[in-house]
Amino acid sequence: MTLPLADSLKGRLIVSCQAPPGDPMRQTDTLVRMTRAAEAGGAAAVRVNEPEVVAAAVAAVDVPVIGLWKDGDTGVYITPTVRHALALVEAGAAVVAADATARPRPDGSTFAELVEAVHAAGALVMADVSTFDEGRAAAAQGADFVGTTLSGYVPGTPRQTAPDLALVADLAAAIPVPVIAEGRIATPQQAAQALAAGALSVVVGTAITAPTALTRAFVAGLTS
Ligand SMILES: CC(=O)N[C@H](C=O)[C@@H](O)[C@H](O)[C@H](O)COP(=O)(O)O
Repeated sequence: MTLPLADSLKGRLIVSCQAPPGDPMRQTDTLVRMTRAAEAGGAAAVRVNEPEVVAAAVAAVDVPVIGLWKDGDTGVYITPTVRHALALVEAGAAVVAADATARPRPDGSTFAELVEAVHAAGALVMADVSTFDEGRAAAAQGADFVGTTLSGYVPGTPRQTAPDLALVADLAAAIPVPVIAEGRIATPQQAAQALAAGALSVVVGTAITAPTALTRAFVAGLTS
């Protein structure tokens, strides 16, 4: 059985509307305007950080809101605990995105417990993984979507500059839940390649919604 939400995302773009701590764009109204711009441009869903922004985005757009809650920047920081996950459901997230890497969670919960709690509260779960084994485990633990979000970002693993399309293809061929390509997708061509590799849907963040990082890249290009 496919979920109605999965049908609405199939072959389409999800825009991640986030800004890092200290960035001038990190303001709820600004982030919500990004979600409205994404919707106006044809995005099938938006992905936003923190309950306050989730609640404001849910009120502002008609497309589904994927919520995450980044807490800290080391270890498990994307929706690290059941408490964070349930706060996102409370704020109206249709899908809760959470770290499903093979690392201990700060509240001692398992990923399966987080999935169970989110499902009981009435929302779906996107598992943010970094490897094939984590993706397979997340699917077995009940995740509704598996995203390649954390590939290249787990300490001790190689940093990458290109999207991990091999991971998208390997997971799409092996697991029974939809795979969402996310991370370093910088061009429409790469987004199309991710779909061709088997992704249900593609998340793009920096290349659309991060003027500070994009400006830095142009500045670096002029001086290198
Ligand atoms: C690793 C991590 O914390 N990723 C975060 C997850 O929500 C965001 O910082 C990324 O911007 C997002 O995944 C989209 O990726 P990109 O910005 O490369 O299109």
